[in-house]
Amino acid sequence: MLSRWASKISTKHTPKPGLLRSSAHHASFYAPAPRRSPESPWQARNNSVNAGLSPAWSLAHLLPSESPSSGLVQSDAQRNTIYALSTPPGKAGVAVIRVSGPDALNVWQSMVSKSSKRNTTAKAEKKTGQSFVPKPWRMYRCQVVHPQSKEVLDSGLAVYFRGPRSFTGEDTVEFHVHSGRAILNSVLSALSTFASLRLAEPGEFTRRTFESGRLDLTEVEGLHDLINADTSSQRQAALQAVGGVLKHRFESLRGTILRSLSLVEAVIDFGEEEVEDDVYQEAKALARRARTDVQLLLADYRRSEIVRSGLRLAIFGPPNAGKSTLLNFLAKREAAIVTNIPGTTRDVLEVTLDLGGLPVIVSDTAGIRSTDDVVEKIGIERAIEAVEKADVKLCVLDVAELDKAHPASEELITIMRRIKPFLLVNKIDSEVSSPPQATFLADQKHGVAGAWAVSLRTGMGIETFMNELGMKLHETYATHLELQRDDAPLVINARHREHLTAALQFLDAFLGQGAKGVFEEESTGSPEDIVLAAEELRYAAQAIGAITGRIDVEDILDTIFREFCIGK
Ligand SMILES: Nc1nc2c(ncn2[C@@H]2O[C@H](COP(=O)(O)OP(=O)(O)OP(=O)(O)O)[C@@H](O)[C@H]2O)c(=O)[nH]1
Ligand SMILES: [Mg+2]
Repeated sequence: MLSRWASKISTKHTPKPGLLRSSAHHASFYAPAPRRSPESPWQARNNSVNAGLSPAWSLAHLLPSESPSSGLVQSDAQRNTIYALSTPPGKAGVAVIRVSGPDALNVWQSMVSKSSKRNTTAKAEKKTGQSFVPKPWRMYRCQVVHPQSKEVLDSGLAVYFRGPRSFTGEDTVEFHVHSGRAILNSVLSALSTFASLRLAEPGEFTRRTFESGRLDLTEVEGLHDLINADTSSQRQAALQAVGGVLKHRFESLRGTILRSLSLVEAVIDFGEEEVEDDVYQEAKALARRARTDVQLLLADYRRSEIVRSGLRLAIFGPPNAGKSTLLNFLAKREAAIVTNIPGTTRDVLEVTLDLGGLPVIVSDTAGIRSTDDVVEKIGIERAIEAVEKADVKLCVLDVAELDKAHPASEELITIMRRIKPFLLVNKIDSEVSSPPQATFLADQKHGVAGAWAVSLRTGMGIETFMNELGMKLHETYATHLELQRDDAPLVINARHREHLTAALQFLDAFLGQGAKGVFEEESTGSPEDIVLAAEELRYAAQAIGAITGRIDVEDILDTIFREFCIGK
């Protein structure tokens, strides 16, 4: 049944020997068509549509067919040359389509032809439309043509990367064509006609890079983070990972554990009498060093989280001080309602912003004051809650409040004394007897962490406030990464933390009960104790190895690569 059906289609559009129209899901990036039964009415409609279309637009390749030569359709595993659109679909100047695998050069020879020259001399015309063997790593101005009909699909650029010097480590061809729906569809459809090609799975290009050993897992994750970075600190952290800083730190950590393990194994192999006494001490010292390193990395996790997911900044203060005006200024839009009626904001309003390159989740809160209004009371409770859980607390005060004997409610003063927030004195444009010295006020009044005087209305003092606040945040959370330094603070993720925690437990077990007595002068450790201790070290090394992918980590690979988009 299938072969009869396939031969029917091939009368509409005969493929060249060796070329095969691919099955449905490889054919169209935009609208993968489901496999249909040969009897379906869809088939008849499709055939009649095909009759009037040029091969490039033909839908025939969406139907399952058979290889004219072998009579067999290749499985996905056999079609190990992959292709995909690597740029977002849509109208744009340029789109990049990647082909990676053993058949990449064959694709080039079937689909890249010399671009027509402006001059129309007979010689130039003769050259036009010819296929040619490219020099690797060189960009060619060319025409991208359909492999069978030779119809020109677009004119653009193409480059051939000869493996292993390519991203994936395999032969790779990139087509840089104009980004338009019809162009992309036609090029992707043309690629689907190759028997050995299939559409890449999400992240498959990067997976091949990992499998070829060109990137370790921390670098792969860095690449993913780099693509998804929203702020400069995230970009820096991702570059740090892509540049191998994480890899080197984890590899050196694993090296320390393995050195310790090798010393313990020497004791196991040669017996305690045969090895020097200080071998025990050295093994122990190395394990301790590794343990300290792991602890440092784990202690730094909050900073990593801040770089990755953002810092919480809560704006609080008495009513009418300009808190919502500040939020709107930071968000560069009217996110919060602003009126001159005290008590305008009732609930907590959150906006995520990029402040000085850091992702910051800013909350505007209800003004804190004594009130009998039930709704306002709830709002104030929520405000206090938001301030308590924020990393950065910023109190906004109206400058006029500072002249009063009791500038704000008792409750507010108590909070300020306890949490020592940053202080922003607002409305310095309004008429007050003498402009306040913000730092003086800060020190004298509530012992705040830093203070500025601004007018959110006129913009006075705001630049200084923004710059200094940004710097203070970076200092406090050490989020300025020095990418070049080997001992630069690392930005780790939850997966790294999980393995580090496991490693810490194994190291603790090694240094604790398992090896108890073994490394003491008056050693009472039995040979069994030493063997068990060695096991703990081996597990610790494995846990660190899992971070970089140095051990068998098949189960975690899928999770990581699934996060990527198709074409990466
Ligand atoms: N003169 C002057 N007025 C300002 C300044 N900043 C804000 N205002 C005004 O102060 C009033 C209160 O501003 P909001 O931003 O709503 O104050 P808030 O702290 O959010 O007040 P609640 O939501 O009631 O707690 C509005 O009329 C603002 O236009 C400033 O720098 N100078
Ligand atoms: Mg408000």
